[in-house]
This record gives sequence, structure tokens and C-alpha cells, in this order.
Amino acid sequence: MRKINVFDTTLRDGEQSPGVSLNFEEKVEIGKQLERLGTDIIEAGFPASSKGDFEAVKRISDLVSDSSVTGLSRSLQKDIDVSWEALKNGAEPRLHVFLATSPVHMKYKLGMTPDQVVENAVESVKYARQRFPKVQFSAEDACRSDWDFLVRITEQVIDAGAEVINLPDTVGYITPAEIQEMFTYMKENVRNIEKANLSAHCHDDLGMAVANSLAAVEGGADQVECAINGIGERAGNASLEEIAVALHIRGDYYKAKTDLTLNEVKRTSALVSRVTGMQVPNNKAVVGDNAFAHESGIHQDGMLKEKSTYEIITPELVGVSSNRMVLGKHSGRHAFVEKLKELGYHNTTEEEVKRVFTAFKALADKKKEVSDEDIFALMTEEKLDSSTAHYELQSLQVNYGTHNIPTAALTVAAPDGEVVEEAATGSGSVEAVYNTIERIVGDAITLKDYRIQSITGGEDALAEVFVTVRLNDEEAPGRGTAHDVLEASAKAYIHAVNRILSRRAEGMETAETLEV
Ligand SMILES: CC(=O)SCCNC(=O)CCNC(=O)[C@H](O)C(C)(C)COP(=O)(O)OP(=O)(O)OC[C@H]1O[C@@H](n2cnc3c(N)ncnc32)[C@H](O)[C@@H]1OP(=O)(O)O
Ligand SMILES: CC(C)C(=O)C(=O)O
Repeated sequence: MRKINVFDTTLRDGEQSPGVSLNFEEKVEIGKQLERLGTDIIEAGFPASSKGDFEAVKRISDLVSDSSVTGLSRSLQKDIDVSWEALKNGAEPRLHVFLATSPVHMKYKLGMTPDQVVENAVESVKYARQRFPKVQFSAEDACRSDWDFLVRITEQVIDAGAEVINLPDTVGYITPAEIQEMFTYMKENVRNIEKANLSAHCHDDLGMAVANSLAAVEGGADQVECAINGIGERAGNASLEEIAVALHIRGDYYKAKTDLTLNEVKRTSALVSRVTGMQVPNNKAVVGDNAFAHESGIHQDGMLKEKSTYEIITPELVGVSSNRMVLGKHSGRHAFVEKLKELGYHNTTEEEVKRVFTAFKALADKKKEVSDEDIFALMTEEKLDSSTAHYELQSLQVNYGTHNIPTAALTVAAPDGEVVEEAATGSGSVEAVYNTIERIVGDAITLKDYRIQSITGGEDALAEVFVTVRLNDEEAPGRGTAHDVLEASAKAYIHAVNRILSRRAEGMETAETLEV
């Protein structure tokens, strides 16, 4: 296995993400975490760009000993001098100096001829080598540069003392096949290439930064430059975690590996996301919240039988505690029964599972994700309420408007099996529902207490209603759970009535038994 050096640029190119500006403490915290992650090189900033960046690069360079710390410099002696001041006390000071090599950059941005660019780059590398033990030269916009010009400048900066040559895809333009061919070309045509390592630094403008970095490795790159969560200028850099995990999982194909401590990946990603304020999308590979979540019934069933059916990366590999089975509208019975067991329901009958699964599917149609608390509520209803089911709500419709009298229409299965339809008005929607139930039961019912709470947070949370009602001389509490507040209110009321009727039936049974 070939070792690939990981050059992290979260603190330099990553900080160039529009809207991101890290203070001293934040940069140092990320620097320490990158060392824990095991990155070979940490590009801590651009020392000549500001006093703050200078101080942060200096602090990280002084503090970090297990990674080599570097800073970026233009091809100017004053930038190199400032970088030396920031990095000189580090364990392995290294300079990253760059100059553009593409026709468009040389002509319009730098106003230099190709010969002047070569001359200037060589001078800077020689100057830097008088201080730094290790110098990396980047040919900015290499992927839009003439390959033979790249060969020429590379040979000369290697002769001047550069030991790493970076060929960046500065504007995210190249394709995987092209970059692989370009690296192969450089390996085959640069006469002194054995004295230097080649590095790839890819941007994601066309969404190919990770694919291009891996293709560069196939073409012979010894180093990849990347950022945590793929942050960076414009659409960002290649994402470090995706490259590292791809090399780990597909080492059989790439025949290459990194020395990263992969189980620090998730923690590093979370830190960078929190500190930069750049949220990681849920569906982001490796570190997104959904990366180890399974929602559909067929996938969940496969996972329960054998994890490798649908999981090529174990969550533990990158420091995520476990995968997640999300119960939602696409889930099936296998995952549902597994969840019941996990929640401690070991002795459920097939009939119970069937009924609760039906209620779960109905809820999942209305709610994005069914939580453990929701399932507890459904099971509580099943366990406690099916035994007292005298009246059973079948459907409910409420008509409410600020200028109308609220009207409710309910369909309820009565204790004798008859399906009754009734309607009534009220001063509010809940009262209209309760007046309708009173008509169906055919007896005076008084509401003594009414309380409502949501079971989980969010707009689509389940509502739980608690009531106390009085029917003739008897009082009973009732509880109802539903996605809708009015349905939960109706269920709670009917539940209380059913309890009173059950109590009466039990009393009668006892009296009859006593008589016998
Ligand atoms: C591809 C990349 O990501 S490169 C890194 C980009 N990162 C940054 O630019 C962040 C930090 N930059 C800064 O803080 C500032 O741009 C500074 C301090 C570096 C320079 O600021 P200023 O002196 O105000 O110059 P400004 O940024 O406007 O222009 C850049 C100048 O550097 C020149 N330049 C650009 N690249 C290089 C280079 N590699 N070597 C030498 N000069 C360069 C430009 O031609 C321009 O020169 P000019 O003023 O003679 O036209
Ligand atoms: C300075 C270089 C490496 C760079 O950031 C780029 O070309 O994108």
C-alpha cells in the first residue's frame, strides 16, 4: 500500500469560504483537533495576510508537534519572511509558496511572461530554502496550464530545492480522466521527479473535487490537499473525510492508504461545522446525519439480517456511535417489531403488532419521522385502551371559522357494534366535538378537566390530551393521542366514557357473581 500524505487546508483555503472568519482561539482549537486526526500537514493560514492570521499560524506551529505546520506565501520575499517568522519555531517548518502558471493568470492577473514566472518561482524557492528545511511549490491553476510548461517550471523549482510540487485545479475545471493523465504525464516527463512528491489540490466547482483527487492518486499523486467538510473558496475544496474513507474502504482498488485516525473524523467535522457556522448537509457522505441512517423497509430488513447488505462503511470507523433505523412511512414490519423489542415490548401478540403497525403507518403518513416517544404512546393506547373499547372513534370532521358556529360531525362504533353518525355545535371546536359525543352516548356528560401536551417537539408532533369527565354520578380520567389536537381530544373523551362504562360492567358482573 502506498502512503498518501494528507495536507489539510481547512484553516487556509477552508477559511476562504465566503462568510467564514475564524478567530485566534477557534483556529488553534481546530489545529489541535487536526493533529489528533493525524493529518500529515496542517496549512494553518496565510501569515502575510493579516496580523491575526500570523498570530494563529505561529501559535499552531509552536503547539503542534505530530503534524508538520505550513503557511501560504505569494512568490514574494516579504511574504516568505513573514511566514518564516510565524513558522520558525515549529517542529518541522515548511513553506507553501505559489505562483500561477496558466496563460490567463500569467497574462491578466500577474502581468508576467512565462519566462518571468519561471524565473520568479525559482528565485522564491531558492530564497525560501535558505530558511525552511522543506518547501512546497504550487503552480496555481495548473489544470488549465500547458503541460510542457508545467514540466519546465517543475524541473526548475525542484532543482532550486522544492520537495513537493502541487498541481492545483484552482477553478474546479478538470475531469477525473484528464487529471489522472496529467499526473501520469508529469511523472513520466519531469526529469528529476524522483526528488519531489506530487500533490493534488482540487476545487469542487463541477462537483468533482473528490473524484479528481482520487484520480490524481491513481496518476501518481503522493499528497492530497483537502478540507474538513469540503469547505473552501467558492464551492469548496475536496472533502478530507470523503477522500480518506474512500481510500480506506477501496484500498483494494487504489492500493493506497492514509495514516489518519479515522475515528476522529466525525468529531473533527462537527467542530469545524460549529465553529465556522457552515452546516453539514444531512445527506453529506461520511459525516452527514443521514450517512448511517436507514429508512426504507427493505433496507431496514436487510440491515437486520446482515449489515453489509446496505452499509459499506461502519459508523464506528469514523467515530459515529451507531447506525440509525429511522421509522417513517417507508419502514416495514421487521424494523417496527425490532423497535418494539428495543423499547422493551417483548411479549406483544401478532394481533397487537398488527393493530399498532396500522396506527404507526397512519401516523407516519402525516409525520416525517416517528420517534420512540410516539411508539410508546401508540403502544400505551393499544395496551391500555383496547380492553375498554366500548365506543370507538371512526372519523371526525370539524367545521371552524372565525365567523361561523363551530360544528363537529363524528362517526363512532357503539358498544353494540352499530356505527352511529352524529353532529353538534359548540362555542369552540372541542366543545362541538364533545357535544356530539354526548349525543351519541345519549347521557349527560360533564368535562371536569382538560389538558394538552405535545409528545415530541416540532410542528408535526403527536398531541396528547388528558381529560376528566363525569357521566351521571361517576368520574373517570381519559387520555387520547393523535397527530391532530381535535382527534386527540375526541379520543380522550371517549376513553374516559369507556372507562366509566367498563367500571359499571365490571360492577354488574361482580353483583351477578355475588347473587349466584
Ligand atoms: C488560489 C488561492 O486560493 S490563492 C490564496 C488566496 N488567498 C488570499 O488571497 C487570502 C489572503 N489575501 C490577502 O489578505 C491579500 O490579498 C494580500 C495581503 C495577500 C495582498 O493584498 P494586497 O496587497 O492588497 O493585494 P490584492 O489582494 O489586492 O492583489 C493581489 C496582488 O498579489 C499579486 N499576486 C497574486 N498572486 C501572487 C503570487 N503568487 N505571487 C506574487 N504576487 C501575486 C497580484 O498580481 C496582485 O498584485 P498587484 O497589486 O501588483 O496587481
Ligand atoms: C494556493 C493554491 C494551492 C490554491 O489554493 C489553489 O490553487 O486553489
